[in-house]
Amino acid sequence: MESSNGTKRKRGSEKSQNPLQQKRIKLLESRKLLPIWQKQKEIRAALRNHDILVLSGETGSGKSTQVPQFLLDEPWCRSGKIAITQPRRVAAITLAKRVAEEMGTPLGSSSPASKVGYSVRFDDNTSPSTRIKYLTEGMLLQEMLRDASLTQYSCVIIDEVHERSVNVDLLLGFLKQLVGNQGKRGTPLKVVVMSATADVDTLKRFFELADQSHDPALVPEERNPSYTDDASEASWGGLSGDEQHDAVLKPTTSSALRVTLCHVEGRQYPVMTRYLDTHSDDIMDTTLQRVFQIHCKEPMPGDLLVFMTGQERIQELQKLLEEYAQNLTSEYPRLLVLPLFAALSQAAQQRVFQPAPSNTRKIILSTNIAETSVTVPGVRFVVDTGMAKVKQFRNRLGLDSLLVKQISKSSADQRKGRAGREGPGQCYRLYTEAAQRSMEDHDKPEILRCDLSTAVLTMKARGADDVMHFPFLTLPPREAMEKALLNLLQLGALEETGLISTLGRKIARLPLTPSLGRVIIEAARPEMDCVRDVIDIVACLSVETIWLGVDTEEVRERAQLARQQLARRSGDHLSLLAAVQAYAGEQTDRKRWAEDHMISHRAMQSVMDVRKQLTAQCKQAKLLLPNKIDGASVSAPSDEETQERILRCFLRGYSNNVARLCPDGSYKTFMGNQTVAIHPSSFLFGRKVEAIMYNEFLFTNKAYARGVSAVKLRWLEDVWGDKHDT
Ligand SMILES: Nc1ncnc2c1ncn2[C@@H]1O[C@H](COP(=O)(O)OP(=O)(O)OP(=O)(O)O)[C@@H](O)[C@H]1O
Repeated sequence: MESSNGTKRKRGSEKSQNPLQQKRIKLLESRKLLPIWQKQKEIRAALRNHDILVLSGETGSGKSTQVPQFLLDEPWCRSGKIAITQPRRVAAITLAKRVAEEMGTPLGSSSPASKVGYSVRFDDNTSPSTRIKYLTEGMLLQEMLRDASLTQYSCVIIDEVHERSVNVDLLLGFLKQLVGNQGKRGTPLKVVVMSATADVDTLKRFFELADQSHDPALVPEERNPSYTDDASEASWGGLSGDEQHDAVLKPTTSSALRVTLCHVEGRQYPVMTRYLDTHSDDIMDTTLQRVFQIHCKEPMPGDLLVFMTGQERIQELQKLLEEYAQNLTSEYPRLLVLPLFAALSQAAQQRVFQPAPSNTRKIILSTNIAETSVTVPGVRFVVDTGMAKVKQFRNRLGLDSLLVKQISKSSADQRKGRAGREGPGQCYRLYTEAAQRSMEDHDKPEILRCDLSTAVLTMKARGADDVMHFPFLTLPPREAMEKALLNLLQLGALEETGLISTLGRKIARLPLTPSLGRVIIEAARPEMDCVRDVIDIVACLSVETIWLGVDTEEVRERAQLARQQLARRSGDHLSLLAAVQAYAGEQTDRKRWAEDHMISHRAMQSVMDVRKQLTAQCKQAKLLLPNKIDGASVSAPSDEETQERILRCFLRGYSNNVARLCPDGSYKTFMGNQTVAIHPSSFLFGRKVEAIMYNEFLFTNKAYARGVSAVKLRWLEDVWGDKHDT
């Protein structure tokens, strides 16, 4: 028998009778055909001789599934685990499932003997014997808060590094420091950084440059005395586009030797790319037509993956496709339209990966969550609308907002790479070739365009107090860092000295933004005592929306009637609470209840998942004491005093997101003095109250506040006067 990396393994032949082993042996044949298989020896040798490997290779060449298996039996790896990070949970879960099959081992916690598991927000599926762990970047950062030097791992693999989320940039910085300080770990830590479309040279230079910032979490006694508060501007970390930085940090011989490169040539199957001849003014209509063209023209089997901007557009197209599909004659295969976006429950997301019934073509309508890493079995055709929703920090408001933007060449290549994984594929780009040429090469790193509060809190909680000197791959704007520090100070997560407070540490351990974490901690104060209610609302805020969309006036009226019992005068937060608690209290038919109230059953399932996990985490953090109503549903608080307490808790986390009513009837934000309208989806839409608090700022044709409740200005005085002494 052969081991995970294909070498001979001495085992009894009875094992090959086991269905898991049979599958393993079958999959081994296809693994051997992957382009990366030829590079197995080179990759293993690279890490025997170096600490860091930057690995590039085309989409589908086998990086995410094979590299951890190649390394597992290496002598330096035997006593530790391998962590492999993914930008999104859907990729972490599907890759873990696939690799468990390839290794012939049960998945995660299903068996104590399982070798492969995953860990994503609100779901840890590992066992004590897990050796390969797929996890989201955020989860690895969370683990670092508990174990700064990642002692349980021999190797950390950062996959899809080109996505450059803030979390990846933090991990790269921490890993760079860790590799330089491995003496403290006992055994060395190896790092692999991989992608199909990353800027390999920049990454190599980043790791080669001597790290002058020591890692205070590891070696406090060795802190570099030259780093004082008035350190020169030039020594503030960062790399790309920063010539002055290069002048300060020069590679040393030893650090240059620890990094090596490897490139995997070729992909397993070809993918043909087609463009539009002329620009489309109506992308919805063009997408609809192209999907039907492919469906009617192309033989089966061959599923379709369509990349769109967001949940609303996806649901719109799903409805249209399903309507048109009813008119298809029986000579054509049936259509099964499946949405895929982050706010869907895990179970709904996993449906996409199941094979379609016979004579049925799957049409998957996805946001960019399926853009990297995932293999959707059956997909032969990719339709790319060329657009994505991206988070963008709006300085004036001090808030992140979502904007629809053209994707980069790197994203387009990743999307194309979702075809051609199990056979030759085709990619239909719904834009012209000239438009493709005008795209940016790479997406702008998130660190340059997002609110950095979570990142700064993570750094501080991990011991990197001097955030201005953190080794960033790309230097974030100083202004954004200062804004984040100020926000954390307002939340009470930092002391006046800039050090993390006890409260800040508690917030950092919750898998939430600092604002939401602050809300929960406020709710746990004895005088507030409303953690369960607040968890219910926070769970709702973790999905895009629980309310089904209303596209016409008639449907809007119907929705108002259906949701009448749930609507609360104060606005969205308490209405969400009423919805969750009524749903939880429904004992007979929850699906029916959701339909009756025009609420998404799928979203509610997801909310219930998050609610359960958050409750467990709050108990663990002693923010919630186990009591007798545990697990039972309680009815939404009706007395005004309790409702006020809940809203005050939210205000504690969102005091920057407040707008007051002006004499002309508009709302103006306290921060930035910008006009903002209540979003039509809000229960407060059309109402005039003295002030509003909102969770989200949305910019479409104008500035909207979403997730809105009425608040009193005098409550704000309490928040601002608060001494953060929780
Ligand atoms: N869940 C799955 N089901 C079926 N086949 C799979 C699955 N996951 C991976 N594969 C097969 O393994 C191949 C390699 O996948 P892998 O994710 O390792 O490639 P990759 O180089 O990491 O790609 P990318 O850069 O796109 O993430 C795929 O092309 C596909 O043939």
